[in-house]
Amino acid sequence: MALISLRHVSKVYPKGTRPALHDITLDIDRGDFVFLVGASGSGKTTLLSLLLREEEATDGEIRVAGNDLRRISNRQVPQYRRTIGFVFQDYKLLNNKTVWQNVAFALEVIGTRRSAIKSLVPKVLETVGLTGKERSYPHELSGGEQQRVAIARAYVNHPQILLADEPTGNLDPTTSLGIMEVLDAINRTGTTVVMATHNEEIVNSMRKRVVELHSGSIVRDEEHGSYDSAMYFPDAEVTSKAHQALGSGAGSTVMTSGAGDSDLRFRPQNGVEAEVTQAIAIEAGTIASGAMNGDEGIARLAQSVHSGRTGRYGEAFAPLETTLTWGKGLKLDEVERLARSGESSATDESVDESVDESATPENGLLAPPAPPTPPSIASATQDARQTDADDAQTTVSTAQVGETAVEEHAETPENGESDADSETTGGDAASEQNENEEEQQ
Ligand SMILES: Nc1ncnc2c1ncn2[C@@H]1O[C@H](COP(=O)(O)OP(=O)(O)OP(=O)(O)O)[C@@H](O)[C@H]1O
Repeated sequence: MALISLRHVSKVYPKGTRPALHDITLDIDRGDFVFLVGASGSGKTTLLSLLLREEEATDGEIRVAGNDLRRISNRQVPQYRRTIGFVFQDYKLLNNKTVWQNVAFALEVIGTRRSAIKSLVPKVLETVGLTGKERSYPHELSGGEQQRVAIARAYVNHPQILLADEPTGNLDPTTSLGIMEVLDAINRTGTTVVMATHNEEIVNSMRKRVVELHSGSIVRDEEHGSYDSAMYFPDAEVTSKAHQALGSGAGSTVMTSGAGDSDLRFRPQNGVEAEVTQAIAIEAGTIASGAMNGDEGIARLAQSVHSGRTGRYGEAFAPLETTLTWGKGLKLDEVERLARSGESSATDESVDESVDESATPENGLLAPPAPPTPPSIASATQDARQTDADDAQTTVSTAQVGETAVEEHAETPENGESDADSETTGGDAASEQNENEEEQQ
């Protein structure tokens, strides 16, 4: 049985004039990575809210990890949500807590022992590349760093499902790449990831399963799908013309070729530590054994970002020399070296060597897998460079880079702590907050 299963699910909001979701039937298996795409208002967030049991379906059946969401009482909801990590576009960190405290809090509210918290938090911070930032407050972090804290918090109890609603929506392409690297790594540990996004570059590079919504209905479900957001934006015509002017054709990207392919119960609380430790051990083992080369999506995305083809408008965010990611990904010069290798021979052994070298984890992060060496790498890079200048003229940048303000949530100034938003930790945090003193390593 699928880990997530929806059968003829509809959702009509009380004041809604039309169904936000209509007759959705969808199965998502354990370990899947699914992109939910579709225009604004197509129902992506609503679908995620139903899975998180923030909203209830008007009709139909939803089962998540064997739980029939219709039968979960309000009292059980917090416990249910603990099996799910959730990442938002705007991070939703607790502003008066440090990085360490934000992540630790997710464990405190589910009653994790302090010794376990002390052991787990550094590990998960290492996994998302935030070692050294433990004492920083959200306002002292970049947008990408804040989102990594949010991911660390969502992942620290190793949920079997991670839901992400536009997690790269406020981030520039290079930073988004890092976020995708982390999400991909988490998915490799067996966590099912469902991510709503408008970002076609990410979808097209990753070539994961794509479920497309249109006016509340699923109009496409592809195993290795792509996404052409230009189809849905009001300025699609402008974009299309820009693409034509660049000689690439609307919606085609350097790396796009994937189109057309065409009863567990609630997790026991005391299992958290063991499960996370196991997950991290698996991760570490995978890195050590050099087995992280099965998925080429991150490498494609890296290549695409570095070549300047970073979205439907082709925004290039300089400087790229600070790249690539906290995940010890490909460096710019390595990408260029790859491109040169690609020029001389698409099957040149040196390509693989250079990638392997770059993929060596230095800080416990998962390195991106070896990139493909299609003949198009060199020409693609060249094309992209050629078009940068043109892009600069045709660019209509809507991206908000970095330092997006985070929301305050239910703070309780009297004790200096803040209640976790129930959404942020996947649980009714406020009601269960321990009196643990705040700890720093
Ligand atoms: N609380 C609500 N009350 C009434 N209508 C709502 C509510 N939330 C969403 N809707 C409506 O439901 C539809 C789907 O919205 P939803 O937020 O799920 O879309 P989305 O695909 O996530 O959009 P976006 O990409 O802009 O976030 C829209 O028509 C929206 O106006």
